[in-house]
Amino acid sequence: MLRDPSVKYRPFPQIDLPDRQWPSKTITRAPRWLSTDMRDGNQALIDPMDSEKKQRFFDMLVRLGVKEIEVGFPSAGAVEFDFISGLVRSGTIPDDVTIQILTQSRRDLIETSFKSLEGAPRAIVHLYNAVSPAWRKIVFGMDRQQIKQIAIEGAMIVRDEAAKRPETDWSFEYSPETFSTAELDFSLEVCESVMDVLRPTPEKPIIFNLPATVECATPNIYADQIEWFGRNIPNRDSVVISLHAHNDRGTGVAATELGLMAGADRVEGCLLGNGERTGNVDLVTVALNLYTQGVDPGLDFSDIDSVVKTVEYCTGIATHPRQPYVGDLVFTAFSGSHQDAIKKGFVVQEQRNDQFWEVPYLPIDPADLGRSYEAVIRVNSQSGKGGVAWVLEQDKGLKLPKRMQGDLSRHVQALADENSRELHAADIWGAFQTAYHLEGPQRFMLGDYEETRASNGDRIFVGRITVDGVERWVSGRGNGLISSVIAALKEQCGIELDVVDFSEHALSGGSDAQAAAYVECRTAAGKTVFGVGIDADVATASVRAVLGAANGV
Ligand SMILES: CC(=O)SCCNC(=O)CCNC(=O)[C@H](O)C(C)(C)COP(=O)(O)OP(=O)(O)OC[C@H]1O[C@@H](n2cnc3c(N)ncnc32)[C@H](O)[C@@H]1OP(=O)(O)O
Ligand SMILES: CC(C)C(=O)C(=O)O
Repeated sequence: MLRDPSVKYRPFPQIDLPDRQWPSKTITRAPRWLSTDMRDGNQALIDPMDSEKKQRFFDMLVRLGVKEIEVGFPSAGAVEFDFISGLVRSGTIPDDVTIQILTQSRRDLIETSFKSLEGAPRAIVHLYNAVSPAWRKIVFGMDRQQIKQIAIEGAMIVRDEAAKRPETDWSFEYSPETFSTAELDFSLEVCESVMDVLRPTPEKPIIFNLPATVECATPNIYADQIEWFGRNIPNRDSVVISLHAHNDRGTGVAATELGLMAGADRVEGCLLGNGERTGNVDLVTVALNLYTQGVDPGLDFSDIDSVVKTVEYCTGIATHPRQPYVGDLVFTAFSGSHQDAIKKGFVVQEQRNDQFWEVPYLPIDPADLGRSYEAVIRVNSQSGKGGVAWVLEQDKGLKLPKRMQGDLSRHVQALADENSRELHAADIWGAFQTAYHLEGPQRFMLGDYEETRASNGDRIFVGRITVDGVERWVSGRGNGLISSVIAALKEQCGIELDVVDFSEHALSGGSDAQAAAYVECRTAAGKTVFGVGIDADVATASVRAVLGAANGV
């Protein structure tokens, strides 16, 4: 008999909100951000951060512009307590930054938490207890009334502990933990009871954090839950609605964005999505998603690589190369058609020179994150001529004509197939030199030459060249330098070439400026050959290019 494990699971029920408004809303401003890296992120690490790492993380968050930072769970142990109280006593918390701590709704833990904050100019005390059916039944063995009582008693202790310390400007946050899997009317009822105790005002609102502690439904359900709560909570102007999505279904970012559309004011999360199980929502992604919609997130990610380095150091977790915005490969195209479009995009972007970013396949300018363009196009066996030409142009300044790009690409493709690996700039330069006879002994090699003019205006080329290892003088006449070299090759070396295309450009500025010349020729037998010449003198570069083509016959 076939066993179907899916029968163990039940679909998440719909939310009764037929007139939901969030689907037609857009996010037009940044939310308040709360980093819980040092709490929710930290509690999920194999090796939680020591105080050196916590301090380093805190300093980075301040530099990034995060204004609310959950610094830990003071009652968890000495490392946590000492770090938090040390931070407070150090007096180094910037005036525009507020620290937050988390505590379970238990007297001893709340009291310890307040002690850790002794002397803080301002702080947010975050209280939580789980409210959903599975937790009520399995973890607490309590009914709704008893669970609500945990929250009420915790709120009373918080209120009284705060009152004992009037020197601190206190704010309060309450999380009906497991909100996303709880009955909405019950979460609301518990929050209302907490409100009755803590009596928020528009000037001193309470933060209701509505966590998707475990993400169990599609993100539209979370948005419905948030909109429903926002519509039903009394004194909405005395309430800050905060989102706290986890990523169990891989939709933490989507849930957060829809939650903002549904009216939330604040987002809690971790940089790069660290956190319990699949992580908390990734604050970098949510913030930079806003950025790409023309909304300033108010966070500074202009040196994203240093953020990644610090997060990796503090968490001991490596970043996936495909992690949105920050992974090593997220701005890199290997495949030919993507490379072609990106290369064209950069050219058009430079020509247009307006403020708007429009480069195919790159939703954000890597430079905005402190990333260089170097890694944007990389070459392997999936690449095309545009990508190869881009790398050569970035690396050596060579701007190959179109048909020559196609020719070089075939050489590079063969090399990539042969090696079964990515080809670096040096590999491509090597393939280029081999394909166009630029290194080592060649059949035709230029020594020096002179160009003179006949009385009828014709050009006369007289050159000392090595042919098959033997030095000799050759000469030819034509209406230009190139045609006179072609004539010399035909009449004195038996090589017949027709020039199909010729181009040249300067390679670099300054006194050591060089020029590159490219020639495409057809032989008497109908074969196409390409030649390249690179020289400090543009005319000499073109002579070298023609001899290069002769070497390809
Ligand atoms: C969703 C979240 O991320 S919530 C944050 C979770 N973070 C952490 O747990 C990290 C820090 N935690 C700790 O250091 C410890 O767990 C402590 C200090 C909080 C508590 O430690 P202990 O007293 O040893 O209890 P333990 O960790 O086993 O927790 C289970 C107890 O807490 C109770 N509990 C759990 N949540 C809550 C709550 N919000 N309010 C009150 N009691 C709670 C449970 O019912 C259970 O009680 P029981 O032993 O009577 O059955
Ligand atoms: C304590 C709460 C906010 C939490 O971390 C969660 O529900 O994930």
